[in-house]
Amino acid sequence: MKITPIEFRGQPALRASTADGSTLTVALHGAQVLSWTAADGVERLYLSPSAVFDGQAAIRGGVPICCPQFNQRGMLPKHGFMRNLPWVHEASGTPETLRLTLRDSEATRKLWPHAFEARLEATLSTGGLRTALTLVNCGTAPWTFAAALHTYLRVDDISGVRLEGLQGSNRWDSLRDDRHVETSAALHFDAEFDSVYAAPARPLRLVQPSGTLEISQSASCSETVVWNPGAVLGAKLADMPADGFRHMLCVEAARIDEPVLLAPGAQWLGWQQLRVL
Ligand SMILES: O=P(O)(O)OC[C@H]1O[C@@H](O)[C@H](O)[C@@H](O)[C@@H]1O
Repeated sequence: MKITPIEFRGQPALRASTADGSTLTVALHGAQVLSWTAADGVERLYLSPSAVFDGQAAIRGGVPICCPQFNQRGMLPKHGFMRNLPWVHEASGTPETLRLTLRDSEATRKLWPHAFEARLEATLSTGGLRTALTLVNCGTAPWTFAAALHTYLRVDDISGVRLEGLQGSNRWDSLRDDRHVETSAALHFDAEFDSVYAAPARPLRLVQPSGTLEISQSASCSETVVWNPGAVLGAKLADMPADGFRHMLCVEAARIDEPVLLAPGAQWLGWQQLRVL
């Protein structure tokens, strides 16, 4: 993997490419993967053209890291603080892997009084991207956290998308605050959709006329979140064009319902793997 520091919309980022022609762009801000293309050159992540790149706000698109809190389930800023801070590029020791780290600082301890190291490793393989988040407890007392790899997948048109593989999973529909078992073999999206599923053991498939993407995640990520804002909420999101919802679907590898309890010196790993079929 060849890694080059670049400026992306005025912010520091890294551009990586491999011999087979795959490419990856990652912002230091939030260690956020912004772009991924396999050898076919097709962009498979959605990045909002009106995303804010000011080195502070969360970037709308790519793979935001939500940690140590998911959504508004706690006292921290929405989705935690890791997506709002600059991470540091470090050598990964593995040829096809890009690694960024974030350690506790005065700023993080003000919000969350724990000593930690977070590592994001993005690994390219033929037709594949794996994003892996590791959390290490560097302190002397245990603490708990939640996490999500909040991937924005690029879709041609949301009305033509099927997400397969969630039938039979327990679902919490957050819009209706309703819990039930998913009965549909394939999800379709024609309005706002925001649900947390118990992650199935087998990979999901995002099926579109232009092709299929397989999405899998580590068993340590016990939930899969599926989100599309739809036209109404989409129009209210200042950092996304009015028709942006048509071109994205978030499928997130998450650990939400039972936070991880991490002992001093212990570490946790959660990952999501995308594979072009
Ligand atoms: O706008 P944000 O903070 O990036 O959050 C986006 C969405 O993230 C999803 O994971 C949540 O399920 C949604 O409820 C939320 O709206």
